Amino acid sequence: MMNRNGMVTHMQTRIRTDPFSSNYTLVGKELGRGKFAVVKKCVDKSTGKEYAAKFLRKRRKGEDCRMDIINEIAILEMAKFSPHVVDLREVYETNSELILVLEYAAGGEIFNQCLADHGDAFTEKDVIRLIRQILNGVAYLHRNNVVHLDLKPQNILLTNSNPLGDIRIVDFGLSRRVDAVKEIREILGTPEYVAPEILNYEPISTATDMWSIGVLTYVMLTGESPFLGDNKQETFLNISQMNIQYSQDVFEGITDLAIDFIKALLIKNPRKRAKAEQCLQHPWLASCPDIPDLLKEPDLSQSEHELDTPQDDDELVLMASYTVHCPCRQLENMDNRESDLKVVRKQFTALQEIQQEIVC
Ligand SMILES: Nc1ncnc2c1ncn2[C@@H]1O[C@H](COP(=O)(O)OP(=O)(O)OP(=O)(O)O)[C@@H](O)[C@H]1O
Repeated sequence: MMNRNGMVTHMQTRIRTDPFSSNYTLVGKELGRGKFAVVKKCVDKSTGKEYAAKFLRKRRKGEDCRMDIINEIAILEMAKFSPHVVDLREVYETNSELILVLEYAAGGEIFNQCLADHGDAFTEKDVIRLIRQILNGVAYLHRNNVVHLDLKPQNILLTNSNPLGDIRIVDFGLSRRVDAVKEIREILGTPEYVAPEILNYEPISTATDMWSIGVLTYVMLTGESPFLGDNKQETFLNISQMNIQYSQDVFEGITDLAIDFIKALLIKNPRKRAKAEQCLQHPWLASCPDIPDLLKEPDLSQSEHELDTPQDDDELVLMASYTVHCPCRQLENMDNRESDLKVVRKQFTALQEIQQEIVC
């Protein structure tokens, strides 16, 4: 079941109302935190196994946002056959919160490695392996008519950091089903990773995620954020004007094939952008054949689990009208979006300073 703006309103997981603390002990410090959620490490009292518990507030700015969380749970359920999407174990509910018990990704965010010094940064070979996994996970979502809409290094986790583990995609809070043409009345994404169509009030489709993968690849290879400006407006201007550098300086020691891969994604027209399945065939990803790719998505083409197939991919659009009606995801002031600002690109390390989202 789906509502008008592509949110899934039906889930299968049984919601437990017995106390979370009867079955789990919280351990260590927080793993992460967003505007309305905090993620903590916990241990199953009966097995000793570690998990990540995501505590999500149901009331946000005075509004009941339980359905937003049900959408997140339902999408995690749909994606449960993808080894690259974090596994949802169970769900608890209290008066004020829903608690998602998730597989624990011990390697943390790939964001940390993107910021790492030279020796600890990803090698191109690492990036090829990780991008293949991200693409496999995203291709799985797209085959099942789901768009993530918030792909960024903070939402791509690793099962292990040293040795480098495998990818787990997290945070489906903005994700939507795109089986039918629906209107989406909210703005989605994080400034640096947001696709031009979002800024232009144009339809959102699976191509919107592919743009973010282009930005992600750029960041993982260079440690620099391609569109990042001094402030949100500059960042948006850089995106809408396609102010991006592929200079020798930035891409020192990185192959031309990698640049070619990014260029196939950072294309303003979403219809011309490479799709996930096409990216998986790109010669750059085939250029390291010795990399094991054991975690392949199961082929669900004959499976009862596969969701409805789109009739025409181009028809799978959500209208980004940005008429904000839900305080759970409110649009911040986007005036001056097109103002004539000086284009400034900053080192990726400055990213931490502007961690604000477009939506809250
Ligand atoms: N399964 C997990 N294992 C380990 N760490 C996790 C896990 N899930 C989330 N985290 C950590 O918690 C952070 C916040 O999680 P998540 O993005 O799901 O929350 P959020 O409130 O929806 O965030 P945002 O407001 O940025 O959208 C992640 O960036 C990550 O660092």
